[in-house]
Amino acid sequence: MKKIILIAGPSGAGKTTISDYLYEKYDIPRVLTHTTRPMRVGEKQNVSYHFETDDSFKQLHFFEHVKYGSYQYGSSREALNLAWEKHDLVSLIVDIQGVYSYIKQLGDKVYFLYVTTSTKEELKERLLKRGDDPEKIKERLSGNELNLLPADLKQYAHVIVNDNLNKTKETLNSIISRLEED
Ligand SMILES: Nc1nc2c(ncn2[C@@H]2O[C@H](COP(=O)(O)OP(=O)(O)O)[C@@H](O)[C@H]2O)c(=O)[nH]1
Ligand SMILES: Nc1ncnc2c1ncn2[C@@H]1O[C@H](COP(=O)(O)OP(=O)(O)O)[C@@H](O)[C@H]1O
Repeated sequence: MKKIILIAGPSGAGKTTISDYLYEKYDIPRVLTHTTRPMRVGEKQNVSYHFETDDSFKQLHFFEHVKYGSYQYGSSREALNLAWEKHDLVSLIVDIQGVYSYIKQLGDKVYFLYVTTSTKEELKERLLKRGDDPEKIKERLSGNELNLLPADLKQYAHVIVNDNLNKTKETLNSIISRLEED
C-alpha cells in the first residue's frame, strides 16, 4: 500500500538528515515542497525545495500551505503523486499544521515520525553550526515555530529522539522493514 512518511519536529532536530538517509539507503523519495525563503548554503533549487518568488508561489495549487515569518511554504498533490509513481513509500517534511492536514486528508496512508532531541540547547548548537542566523534561531526555537508535539497528535506519532545518529538509523531500519511488509 502507498504510504507517506511525514517528518515533523523542531528546527535542527534532524528531519532533513532523516529524509536524506531514507533516500540514500532505501530509495524513498522526498516529496518536494515549495517555499519563498532564500536558499541556504548547500541547498539546491529543486533538490532541497522548489524555491519560488512571491509571484510564482501564487500561481501554484496547494494541498496545504503555511507561513513562517515572512516566508511561505506549501505542498502540492501533484508532487505527492509524482513521488508515489517512483516508490510506494515517500517522505515529506512538514510542520505540525501540515501534519493535521495530511492526517485529515490521507488517513491511514500517513506514517507520522516526530523527530526531536533531549534538549533545546542541542538544537541551538546544531543550528549555529549549520550557519543559521542567531535571530532566526531564536524565532524558530520559540512559540509555534518550535513545532512541539501537541497532545492530540501523540496517538499518531512515532517519536524519534535523534541524539545519536547511528541509533536513529537503526530505529529507521526497523520502521522501514515493517512498512515494506504492509
Ligand atoms: N505545512 C508545511 N510545512 C512545511 C512545508 N515545507 C516546509 N515546511 C516546514 O516549514 C518549517 C521551516 O522549514 P525550513 O525553513 O526549511 O527550516 P528548518 O526546519 O530549519 O530546516 C519546517 O518546520 C518545515 O517542516 C510545507 O509544504 N507545508
Ligand atoms: N544525531 C545527530 N547528532 C548530531 N548532529 C546531527 C544529528 N542529526 C543531524 N545533525 C546535524 O544537525 C544539523 C540539523 O539537522 P537537519 O537535518 O538539517 O535538521 P532539520 O531538517 O530538522 O532542521 C545538521 O547540520 C545535521 O548534519
